[in-house]
Amino acid sequence: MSAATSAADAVRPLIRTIPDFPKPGIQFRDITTLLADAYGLRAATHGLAELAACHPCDVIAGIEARGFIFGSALAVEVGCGFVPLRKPGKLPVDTIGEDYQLEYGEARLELDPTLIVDGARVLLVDDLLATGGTAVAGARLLRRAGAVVEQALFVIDLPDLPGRGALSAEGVEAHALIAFEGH
Ligand SMILES: O=P(O)(O)OC[C@H]1O[C@H](OP(=O)(O)OP(=O)(O)O)[C@H](O)[C@@H]1O
Ligand SMILES: Nc1ncnc2[nH]cnc12
Repeated sequence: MSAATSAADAVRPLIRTIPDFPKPGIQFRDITTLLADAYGLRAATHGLAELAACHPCDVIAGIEARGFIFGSALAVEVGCGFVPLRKPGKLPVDTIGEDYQLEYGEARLELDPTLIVDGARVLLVDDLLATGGTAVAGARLLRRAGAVVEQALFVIDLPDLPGRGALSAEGVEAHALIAFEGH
């Protein structure tokens, strides 16, 4: 059994599912129960590191807010820097931004492009892949800043939603520790 497989076995039962949040029909996959467990964040980080081992990168970019938790833990684990993709109005410098649709709303991500060295291989990290709107916006932003973005890592994939295909259409391969059918 690979480290990623055993991490997935540890992580799956620690994710809590809340029906009809934040809107009717959404099965909300809540990672706070994973984070609160003594070994949950460590197991998820080790699993992501196993996936990342196949895809050497120069820097990790994490998406606010839940992607900051796993992205920064992974950056410490693999020994590279971390760049935040932030919600609007949070960065104290000139930014570039991308608007996008969520499974349950609309949003925008912003990046300080001076944090990206031209040609840097950036690994995109978030907790969950649903429609892919967030991750596609993140990849586009990073590329506009000069990054090479070919791989994205997630703790959770919702394979009944089109996220993986949306990322693939952008030239980004998605990898996830676990999948939950339904959404
Ligand atoms: O694939 P998508 O349909 O784009 O959905 C996935 C995104 O939705 C959630 O973030 P959310 O915007 O709820 O923000 P949060 O991390 O601040 O809770 C999740 O953390 C992903 O970033
Ligand atoms: N079903 C879901 N659960 C948790 N976070 C999400 N972000 C988008 N869809 C989600």
